[in-house]
Amino acid sequence: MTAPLLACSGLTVRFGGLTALDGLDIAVDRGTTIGLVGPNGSGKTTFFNVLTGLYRPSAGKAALAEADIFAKSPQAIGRAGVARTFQRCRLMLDQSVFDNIALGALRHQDLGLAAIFRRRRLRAEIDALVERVRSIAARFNPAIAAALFEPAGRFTMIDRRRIEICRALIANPRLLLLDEPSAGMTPEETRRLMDDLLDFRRESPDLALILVEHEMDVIRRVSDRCVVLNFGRKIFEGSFEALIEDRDVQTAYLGSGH
Ligand SMILES: Nc1ncnc2c1ncn2[C@@H]1O[C@H](COP(=O)(O)OP(=O)(O)OP(=O)(O)O)[C@@H](O)[C@H]1O
Repeated sequence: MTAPLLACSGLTVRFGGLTALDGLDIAVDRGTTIGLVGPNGSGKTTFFNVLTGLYRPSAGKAALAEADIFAKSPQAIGRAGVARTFQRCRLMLDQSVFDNIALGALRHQDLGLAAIFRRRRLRAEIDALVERVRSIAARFNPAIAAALFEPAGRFTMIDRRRIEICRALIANPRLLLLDEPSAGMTPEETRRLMDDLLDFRRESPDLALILVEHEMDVIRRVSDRCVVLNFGRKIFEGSFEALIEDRDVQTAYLGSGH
């Protein structure tokens, strides 16, 4: 049996007296999508922050392809294949689409000082990067690919989300963490973005995805398996159909009086 791509055990993050993540065990196989849900403040973003090296764990382990994640810097975790998007738009709106997306590739690019002495090679590397950015943007929306050097702020909310996802994907991650991609979008925009994501998944069958989302329709459409957190603890893991029937999940969302 092959090891899961991501294996976390006993993952705990404390902020002073608050335990934001409490002994989380989770395994994610290549090519699967986990829908991660839970009430506000249940630890979902903290999980992403610890996996990407922004927070240090108080206890527990996490391995990506059997290599200890917490031995690495955030940059090295990125190079090892973990990429993410953020709940709030993190684009530089006055910078071009290209600049925004290319940022995601820079840690893989050798553009140090020595590179200026190899100008032909540098030119070729930049041309190749422009082509990669163009081709990934075209997979989400040809209109973005056609306007690579326009400021990102000129685009609608859905296209800004697409640009953010392209920035995460340009580094060819093995594990993509999406933090509430539907935030700030209409239901129709959300549906179209999920169509794009599902198309992308079909063409990249090995990519694993963890999607944090409050929209249950989105979770139902894209998840192979669902995990529910409450007060930092995993209270459910299973199919979407089982999730909506689960009493503990209903109590967590609606309170014990229901
Ligand atoms: N840097 C921090 N310092 C102190 N407390 C924090 C920090 N980050 C998160 N927390 C706390 O940890 C708990 C979990 O927060 P987290 O943002 O992970 O929840 P969440 O499930 O992502 O919530 P939401 O759905 O509202 O985004 C919350 O009580 C939050 O206030």
